[in-house]
Amino acid sequence: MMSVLPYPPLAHPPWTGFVATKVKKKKKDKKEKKKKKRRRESSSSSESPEETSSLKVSAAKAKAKAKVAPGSSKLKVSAEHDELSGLDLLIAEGLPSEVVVVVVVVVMVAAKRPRHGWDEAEEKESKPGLTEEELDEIREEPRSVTGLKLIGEEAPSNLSWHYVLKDETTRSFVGFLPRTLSQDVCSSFFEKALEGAKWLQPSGPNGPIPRKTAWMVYFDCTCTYRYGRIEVEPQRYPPWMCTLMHWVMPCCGINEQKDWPNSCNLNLYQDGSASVGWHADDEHLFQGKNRDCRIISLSLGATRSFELRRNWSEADTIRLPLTAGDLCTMEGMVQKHLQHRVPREDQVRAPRINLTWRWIVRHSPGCPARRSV
Ligand SMILES: O=C(O)CCC(=O)C(=O)O
Ligand SMILES: [Fe+2]
Repeated sequence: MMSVLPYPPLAHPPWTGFVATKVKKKKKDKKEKKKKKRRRESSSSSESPEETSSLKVSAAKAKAKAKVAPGSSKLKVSAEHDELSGLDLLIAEGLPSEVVVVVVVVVMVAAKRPRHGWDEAEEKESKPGLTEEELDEIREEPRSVTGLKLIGEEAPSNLSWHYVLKDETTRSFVGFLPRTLSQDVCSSFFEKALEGAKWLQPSGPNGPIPRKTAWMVYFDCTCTYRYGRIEVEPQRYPPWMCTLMHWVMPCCGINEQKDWPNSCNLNLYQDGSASVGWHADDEHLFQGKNRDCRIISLSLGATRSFELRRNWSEADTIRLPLTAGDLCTMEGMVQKHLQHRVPREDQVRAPRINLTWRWIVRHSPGCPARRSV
């Protein structure tokens, strides 16, 4: 039985022991950067029909040569990029790779106003190493034009949302609210999700994906979730999902049920050997490459690292340890300009469940919910 706690779930606790790490890779020369940018464009998880052909062209150019031996801990990809698509490629790319040099470790201990260091750094030199011309290529319209309001701005003011990425130039924002739910509530919902979702482990060309997954949708939506060569059938939001959203959505300033996200992707990472490779949630359904898009993620169970990198540089990779009860958002044009992943962490023995809520804005042809959008 779920324990009943007073609402709101938990007055936002002081920041205790949150560790944020900024990771830096060795600087690559400009040519290499451009090559990588092209490669990432080709490794987007979007597989909408109109994007597929251009992806294939740039993928063919990329000619990745990694080799994959499915099942081994050091998977190697044995196909060229143009033989791989979407998440298959990402899985291959997300494997432990070159040496990573940790440059900055920021430890936050019970501060009145959480200070982080990233957003300040972003403001100083938001696009390190880019020329004015390159900046113009990635520049997005200001928030004042698109009307984008951040979740942290719309949430109740007693909740200290913090933005680990606040990039006005590309209109890309990553928000973080730690320990939103108490441990009791987290455990209860972990069990509900574990038992209440139909977990699948679909296979791509390189074998089963390295985690289990479930795709849930609101009410009469029948959209499948397709990424790479994988397609996941929808399950209707079960009652526990609605209960969970009643707890979580008000923490995001989303108070009316009609405004709730209409879909949720769930991932079950049995232990640290499970992962998701570099990718963007840029599928046609969410239109995240064309317009402002919100994704809200809740972590339950074991702490795992969530990493984000810009499409054109690994210099400012962000690593955020996500603990049970933490909320993390990707807002604005994040799916266009950044990729994210949950890397393997072999020392982790316990399972984690992550829920990422999204808004389907382009329902598939034939989906009854299409009429109501
Ligand atoms: O597990 C996570 O934190 C991220 C999951 C994710 O990226 C996804 O479902 O698309
Ligand atoms: Fe994702």
